[in-house]
Amino acid sequence: MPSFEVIGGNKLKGEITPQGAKNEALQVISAVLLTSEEIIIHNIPDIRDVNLQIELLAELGVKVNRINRHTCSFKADNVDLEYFASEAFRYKGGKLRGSVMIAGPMLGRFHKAFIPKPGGDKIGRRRLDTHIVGFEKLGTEFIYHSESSFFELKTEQLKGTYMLLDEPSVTGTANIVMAAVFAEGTTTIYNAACEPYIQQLCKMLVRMGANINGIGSNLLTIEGVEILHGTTHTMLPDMIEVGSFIGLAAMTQSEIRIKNAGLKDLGIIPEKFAQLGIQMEFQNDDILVPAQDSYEISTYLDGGILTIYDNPWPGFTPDLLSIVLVVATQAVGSVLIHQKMFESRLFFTDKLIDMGAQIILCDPHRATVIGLGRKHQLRGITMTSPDIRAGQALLIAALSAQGKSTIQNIEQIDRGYQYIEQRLNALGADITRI
Ligand SMILES: CC(=O)N[C@H]1[C@@H](OP(=O)(O)OP(=O)(O)OC[C@H]2O[C@@H](n3ccc(=O)[nH]c3=O)[C@H](O)[C@@H]2O)O[C@H](CO)[C@@H](O)[C@@H]1O
Ligand SMILES: C=C(OP(=O)(O)O)C(=O)O
Repeated sequence: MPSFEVIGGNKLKGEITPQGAKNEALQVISAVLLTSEEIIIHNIPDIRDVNLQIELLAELGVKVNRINRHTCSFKADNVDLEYFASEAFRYKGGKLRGSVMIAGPMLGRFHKAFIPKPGGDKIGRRRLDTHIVGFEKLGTEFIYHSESSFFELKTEQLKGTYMLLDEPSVTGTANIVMAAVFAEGTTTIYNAACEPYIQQLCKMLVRMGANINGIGSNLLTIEGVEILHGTTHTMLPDMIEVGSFIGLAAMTQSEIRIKNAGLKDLGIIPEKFAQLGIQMEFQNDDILVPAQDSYEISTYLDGGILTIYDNPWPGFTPDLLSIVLVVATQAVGSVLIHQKMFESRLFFTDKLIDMGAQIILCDPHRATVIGLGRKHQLRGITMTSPDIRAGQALLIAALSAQGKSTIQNIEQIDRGYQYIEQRLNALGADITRI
């Protein structure tokens, strides 16, 4: 398994452009199954999870034409339903989270679907109840094959209904929306997730001929249609990469310009990094993070210690908490990081502690970081990347550390960050893939 060898301590400088959004890609690429006409998608990130999702579609019989590394055309005019039920699909689909979102469009268009036990980050329990209950409400029956962890779903005809989701699941909302576009009558989804990923999916579906109201809110109303058509779609910049680069710049005292950052879709993300004391200039659609010797974490108005926690959109995304945590280790001041959604995402802090960071892991959901204020540098060590975002956070820690670090299991990082060592080395980093 490949590793990164990182020589830390370099100041970086230059421009970096975020890739297309991973979690949007997994949704909109699944949506190509909703029509037999051609769909062209631009700004596709060249990363493991997305490439795997595209491979899955190709194996399902979708004609995939890679126009270039970041643009693909898809034509789902001859879908192989046999493959969908196969062991091969179960095995490959089980390697990523995104594969669950093949079910919604398949149920909508072909009235049957299979969901393998999905892969993705091992960051705690990740249930599929919201997806399955939503499908049931639309008139789907399901069998759970416990020996193979395979869900089998089928319906005579999906029927629109009102549903209140038990939680605003991101992939759950995407899945239910993609099924409901073909349901008879009106589907109302309350407590829907409303991340930019979902907004982008819904806008694409509308361009394909779907009838969806309430886009951007937690109340979506969908009038079923009989057919959808081809379209062209361009993915947003990956907001998680944007946040990671803001953190990287601060942690390595570097001046970095994040080009075409998609400012209007970043929500509260810049504000959270500003609370850590990181300066940012917003120039057109770029974020310029100037080189800063130090940054100071703000307190609440009454002087209380700041807490940064995750929440469904427009709250702060859980996918950036690991980055925020690592950046806080060199800030002046203290912060409580509260990861509410996932229970195993903070365990990587033991590696930061080994590097010299001052962190108290209070319980699986909360860690208090006492910033070192650059009184001493972190030191390079050998570590393993447990998940995609912890992996990137450890990479940032290693780039700021004194000496050499080795990060093992970088396949996790490759799941979500495109050509990361080349792009960071172009800014002056010293990262070797070994
Ligand atoms: C492929 C993809 O798009 N993955 C993202 C998607 O995963 P995914 O769609 O799998 O995540 P969900 O939105 O379903 O939920 C994530 C976790 O948070 C919990 N939960 C969710 C909502 C809530 O109000 N309270 C709560 O506790 C759920 O029980 C679950 O354990 O959304 C997650 C939450 O933003 C992100 O971390 C993942 O990167
Ligand atoms: C948790 C993540 O991904 P996935 O849901 O694909 O595991 C993530 O992107 O941070």
